[in-house]
Parts: sequence; structure tokens; C-alpha cells
Amino acid sequence: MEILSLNVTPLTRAAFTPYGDVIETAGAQIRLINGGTTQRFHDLAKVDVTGPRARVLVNIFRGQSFAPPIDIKMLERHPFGSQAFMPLQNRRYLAVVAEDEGGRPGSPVAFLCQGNQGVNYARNAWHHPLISLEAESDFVVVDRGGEGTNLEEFFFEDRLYRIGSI
Ligand SMILES: NC(=O)N[C@@H](O)C(=O)O
Ligand code: NI
Repeated sequence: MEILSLNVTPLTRAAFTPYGDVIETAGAQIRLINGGTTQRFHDLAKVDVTGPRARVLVNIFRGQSFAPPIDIKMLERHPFGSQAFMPLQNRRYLAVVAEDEGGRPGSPVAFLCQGNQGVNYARNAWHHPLISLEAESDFVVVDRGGEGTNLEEFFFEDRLYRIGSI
């Protein structure tokens, strides 16, 4: 088994563009609503659902926490829908993604996400399941319900990617 080192970089909207959206107030279009009493940070993520009897689901995921070394042995994707994660307790977490290379993920990229940043994985974007840090953490998750198989997993056969430090 080959162990490859995977560095963590800060999550930015620009760097995450190939994989989906960053849900944060920084850099967002602001609309004053409710008589000026509310700021609407508008249109932050593209929710995309398709396939038979597709509908949007709003969930809460409670993810156990992980600490380095964190081994990335697989990635997954959802062919019928996007999947958004927004932290509820202002705790950091990891988003590990990869671009598609002929139907399989390329080399993973690991982003350190702050507690005020959410991510929306675009439909069919390769990503690792939730990796909470620091403590068991809750996330609002907006994704796709409906018929059909909305999960494709890819296990790296001969290698793993190790996040040794954060
Ligand atoms: N399986 C599930 O609902 N969760 C994963 O898709 C994930 O990305 O955490
Ligand atoms: Ni997922």
C-alpha cells in the first residue's frame, strides 16, 4: 500500500470552484430585506437535484470527530444531486475533493473549512464523507431524495492519502 502525504489548504471560494460552492457571508451579494432589518446573503449555492421523483432534502448530520493522521482511502459522488454542509456549532471540518478523470477521481485536494463556512458539493463532484474535527459536530445538510442510486463510491486500490497534520 502506497501512503501519499496530503496537505491541507484553507477553503476559499475561488479554489473550491471546480468542486462546487462555498457558503459564507464573505464576498456574497447582500440584499437588505424586511424593511432594512435583515441582510440577505443571496444565492450562495446551486442546489441541483435530478432523476426519478427527485426532491430536495433538509437534514442534520451529526458527525464524529477525527484527528490526524486522517487516511483518505475512498471518495464518493452523488450522480443525482448536489450536497451542501453548513456547520451549526462554528467548528472546523475538512472537505476532501477531487476532479473526475475518466470516471474515477484524480488526486484528492483537502480543504480546511472554518466554522462559518459551508460547502456545497456540486452534483457528481467527488468528495469524502463528512470529516468533523475537534468534537462531534452537527451540520445542516441539503441534498437529494428520490428514487435511484444516488451514491457512487471509489476505493483507491493501491494507495491511501494521509493527512498528517492540520
Ligand atoms: N451518505 C451520506 O448521506 N453522506 C455522505 O454523502 C457524505 O458526503 O457525508
Ligand atoms: Ni456525500
